[in-house]
Amino acid sequence: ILGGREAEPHLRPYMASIQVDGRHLCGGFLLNEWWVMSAAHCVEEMSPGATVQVLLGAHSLSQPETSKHLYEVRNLFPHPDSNHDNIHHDILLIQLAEKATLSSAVQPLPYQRGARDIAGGTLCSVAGWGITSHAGRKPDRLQQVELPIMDRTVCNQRIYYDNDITDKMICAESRKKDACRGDSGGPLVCNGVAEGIVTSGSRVCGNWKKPGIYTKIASYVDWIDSVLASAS
Ligand SMILES: O=C(O)c1[nH]c2ccc(F)cc2c1NC(=O)[C@H]1C[C@@H]1c1ccccc1
Repeated sequence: ILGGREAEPHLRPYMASIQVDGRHLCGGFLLNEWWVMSAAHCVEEMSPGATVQVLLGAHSLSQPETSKHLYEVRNLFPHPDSNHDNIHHDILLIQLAEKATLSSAVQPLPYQRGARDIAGGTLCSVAGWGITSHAGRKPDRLQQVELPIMDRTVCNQRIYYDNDITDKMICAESRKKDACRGDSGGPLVCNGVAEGIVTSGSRVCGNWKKPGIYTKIASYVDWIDSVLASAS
């Protein structure tokens, strides 16, 4: 997170740290006791022997906290049309190997199911353990920042993304305040509801000419429902 500040500990009890071999890789968020949502790119380049785990209930990545619990993963469901050449369909469902124990520090976050676009200018927030400086400083404790939504028509102008933003994506302003590497997979939260997922392509951060791009969750409701219904 660039231009943000330390979050209030455990006030975002849906936040997950997706970890590989014990190291933070990407953000994510809890949908219910069995499922976490993140970004597909985060796990596509994993070596076969790598171990993916999901840390819930955390504020600090390193310090012991009674609310923290590291969960094993039963299965990963990247969207079938996601691929590492582009950021289309950059959405991942993670099935935990055991039911998450809910608490004041571990709670699911509702996600938007209605297709209507969120209005430009709406103030939303994003949180994560991603880098907090262009030098690549990695925070130990959860950071957050408020970002206004940018209307897709504006975002598709030539000075920004020149028609690369599809109706399955959301843009947010990126002037100084922005999500960045390591925040990918985390939720864009507007009025208490997850509207988007920080996409995980290697994108410049904090440059107003390159707004943040988020996967529009409402565009994937049918796929989400089918995966959650199918898996054991
Ligand atoms: O955050 C991303 O956009 C992104 N996209 C990816 C694709 C493949 C992939 F193997 C990883 C990523 C990845 N995350 C990262 O590089 C994380 C590892 C770096 C990091 C940043 C801050 C704090 C701790 C660790």
